[in-house]
Amino acid sequence: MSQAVIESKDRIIKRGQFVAGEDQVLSAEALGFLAELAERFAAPRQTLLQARLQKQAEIDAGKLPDFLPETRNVREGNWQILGIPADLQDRRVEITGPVDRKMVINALNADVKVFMADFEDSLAPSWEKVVQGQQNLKDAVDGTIEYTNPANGKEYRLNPDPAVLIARVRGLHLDEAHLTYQGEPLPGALVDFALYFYHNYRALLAKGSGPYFYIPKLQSHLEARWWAEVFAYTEERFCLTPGTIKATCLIETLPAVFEMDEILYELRNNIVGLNCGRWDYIFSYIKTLKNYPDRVLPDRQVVTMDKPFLSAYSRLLIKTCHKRGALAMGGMAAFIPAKDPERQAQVLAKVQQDKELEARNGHDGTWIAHPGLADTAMAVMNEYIGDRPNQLQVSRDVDAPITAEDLLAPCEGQATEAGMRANIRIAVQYIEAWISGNGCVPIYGLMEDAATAEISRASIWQWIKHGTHLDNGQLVTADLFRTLLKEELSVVREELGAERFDGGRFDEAATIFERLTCADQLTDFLTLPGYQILTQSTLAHGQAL
Ligand SMILES: CC(=O)SCCNC(=O)CCNC(=O)[C@H](O)C(C)(C)COP(=O)(O)OP(=O)(O)OC[C@H]1O[C@@H](n2cnc3c(N)ncnc32)[C@H](O)[C@@H]1OP(=O)(O)O
Ligand SMILES: O=CC(=O)O
Ligand SMILES: [Mg+2]
Repeated sequence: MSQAVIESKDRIIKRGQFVAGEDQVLSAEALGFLAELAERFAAPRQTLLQARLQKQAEIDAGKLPDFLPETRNVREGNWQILGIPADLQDRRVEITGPVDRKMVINALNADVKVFMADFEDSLAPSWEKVVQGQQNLKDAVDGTIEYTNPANGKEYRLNPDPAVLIARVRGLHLDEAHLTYQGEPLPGALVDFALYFYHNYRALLAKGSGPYFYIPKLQSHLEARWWAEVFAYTEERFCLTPGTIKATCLIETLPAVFEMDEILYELRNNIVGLNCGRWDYIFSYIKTLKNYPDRVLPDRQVVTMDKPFLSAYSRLLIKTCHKRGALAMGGMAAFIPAKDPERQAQVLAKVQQDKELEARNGHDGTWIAHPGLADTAMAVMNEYIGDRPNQLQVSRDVDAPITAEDLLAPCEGQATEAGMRANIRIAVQYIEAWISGNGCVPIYGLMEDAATAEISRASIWQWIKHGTHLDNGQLVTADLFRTLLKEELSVVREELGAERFDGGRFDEAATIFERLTCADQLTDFLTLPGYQILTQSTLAHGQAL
């Protein structure tokens, strides 16, 4: 079959399979705008990715992350962000979810303030999902989105007062292989941003909302500056008042926690808040400090938000945001509703406890992964926020200063055999789901996405590297991992049933997992090798248009 190639006048090349909806989503005008962005911002993005490697090399060589001396004046200066639009003032509960059509409708109808529509941690970005996701969000913004479940005939449409929509774009590290500019794949982040902005900004502004974005996995204020330039260019290009585009940045990497003031400052016209993306943050703690034997994390299950290094992160984020007039969003408790009433009571108690800690700290809002948790989260946030829209008044000025030592503090706890086996079962099932096109799955009563699964696989890599001993005295080695992987694959087969297991891609997932875990170097993101596999067939099987 011949490769499908659409060439815009501005040299964006579409590669690979044609998927339904593509002709609308990739309109000539949208591609033209994307080409303008690529021309200006694709090369600087590569420079930023190189800077990440440079910084990591310094940390690997013994220089622990710290606040930057060269930006002390920004941290100590007296300035505020430009402002927060009316419909983003109250974000006490936000639901998140991938951009599947049914999920989009359910999320917008949930009893929450905001829906974060996710092209990132919870989406395996196959070309089909990326295109359909854009189409789904456009239909949602237009108010025309509908869906009938072919399995049971259930019909879905929007309620009269849906949640406010924020789109989370892909991280800077991810390419979109189906679109190239001057021979290079486009940054996935620019594709998601440009298409969502282009197709929706008019309708969003017309209804009193706006083009709102979540920006994930930033690692430095220079990356925030890059986004500020993307936004400024876009606003000028479409004759919009500066500051029309609004962003919330996830602070979910260890390097970024040392640059929160600077990130707010760079984006001050466009930013409305920061968010504690705790799962990627834990993963980043492992990854960034991978050469430090005294910072090895214990079982994932015990790395909770009350641990000193995570508490410091949450409190510093709140203090920094509120000083600048920005919202300090909390994160995700990974528990999801259970059918068994006893287990369900435990889930709700865990979620309530987690949200209470966030609300008490002063967070202005929190995340839920499932509509069934909305009432619990809302009740907690209502208790603390009350009739105000948020907790911007909480300054945390009485806290002792939070230091680099606090943020980097080692985490107490044991690495256990049960924890290692659970990590193996979770990681292999998640990788299997991801390469099959599903970026978010329920596993053992928890929501698992790219951030949570990264912790599972990176922990084992770290335990092997540093010769961790498990609670049973066993030394973690590559051989032990291989033995347990084999055993746990049998357990998963037993749990899922032979039909599902044998019809799935578990052998392939196990091979990838083994390669990642036994490699000398820690692979930056599992989604990078995953993406090669995810896109193999769509890139190879094009059809002429
Ligand atoms: C670390 C981070 O980045 S967190 C942010 C990224 N992660 C996420 O966004 C996770 C989002 N959550 C999910 O994807 C899902 O909740 C899952 C995959 C974990 C579980 O989904 P399911 O197995 O479908 O759950 P379940 O069967 O209980 O769903 C019941 C109903 O709730 C809906 N639902 C569940 N979660 C969501 C959600 N997040 N948004 C909208 N609807 C949802 C389902 O679509 C289903 O609808 P239906 O009854 O009309 O068919
Ligand atoms: O994106 C959120 C996270 O916890 O990671
Ligand atoms: Mg994340």
